[in-house]
Amino acid sequence: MSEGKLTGIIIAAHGRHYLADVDGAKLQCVTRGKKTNVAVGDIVHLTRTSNDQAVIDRIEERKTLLYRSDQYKSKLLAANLTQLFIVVATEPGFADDLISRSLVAADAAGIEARIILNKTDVTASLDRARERLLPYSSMGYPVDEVSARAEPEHAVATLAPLLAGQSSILIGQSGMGKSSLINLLVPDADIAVREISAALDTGKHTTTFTRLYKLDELGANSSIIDSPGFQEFGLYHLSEGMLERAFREFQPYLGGCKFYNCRHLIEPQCAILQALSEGKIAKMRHTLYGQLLHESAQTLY
Ligand SMILES: Nc1nc2c(ncn2[C@@H]2O[C@H](COP(=O)(O)OP(=O)(O)OP(=O)(O)O)[C@@H](O)[C@H]2O)c(=O)[nH]1
Ligand SMILES: [Zn+2]
Repeated sequence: MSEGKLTGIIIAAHGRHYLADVDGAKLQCVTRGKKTNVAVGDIVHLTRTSNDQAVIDRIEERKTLLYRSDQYKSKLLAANLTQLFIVVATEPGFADDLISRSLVAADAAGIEARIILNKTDVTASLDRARERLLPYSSMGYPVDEVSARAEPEHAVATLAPLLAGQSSILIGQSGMGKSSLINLLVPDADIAVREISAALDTGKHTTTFTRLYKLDELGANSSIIDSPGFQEFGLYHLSEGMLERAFREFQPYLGGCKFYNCRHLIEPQCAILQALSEGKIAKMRHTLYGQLLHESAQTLY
């Protein structure tokens, strides 16, 4: 390898500014030209331009790529993930829409997904939350219960083995306890965020950027990505074919429709609609599928 050529992993992104970890050293990076196609989790080949700066020459081929998108553009969330955790809580109430969209995004990207139910100490709403998660566990998404506040050691003992050797992302609505969990799993997270924020020059109070923490104590290649809480998880970029496959409970019925190009909305002799009427597919999931098909047709890019 020639002088000044390095390989690192992108640990934070803010606008067109990136931070790469190269063997523990943090380098500010920019892309060549106007490219903004770099994601947190990308393995990058760099040329060092000063003590703490570098230019990204090349992005290594990604194993997976998680996106979200609206009508106008798609936004890279993270690269090379192996799994996605959706954090929900007994309270405040969580949105099925966001859970399902995250699960669909994970399935479409080839990433394992699981749900963490936090705040089990709030016993008054525990049964209701468990009940609301049943449709997901019956689809095969594992649900793990923790209480970051009341049983932090149990939370770490539950999550650490799941994170070992994996590249994970935590996502969730605001208030579910995602930051509390990150702080348990990454004791120096606050310090790291301040360092990253300073290095990226994001402004004093900005912590709303996606960042990656290495979890070296859990073994090689263990890392966790914290993404800012968001309410919207647009999936305009998923094509019709990708959508029907990303609803994993549709799979046993695909191919059983009368029309090979069935969209499973109003068509006669549709195997999906049949399963829906028999209660084998949840109504809210089919409704979301219809909504996502509609979004997919609105894409302007
Ligand atoms: N009762 C209870 N409260 C918790 C638990 N975990 C977190 N909380 C509280 O829930 C609130 C939200 O927690 P955060 O960790 O800030 O949640 P977040 O999901 O990161 O939310 P944002 O920072 O808004 O994105 C805080 O007041 C926490 O103290 C828990 O296990 N039980
Ligand atoms: Zn059909």
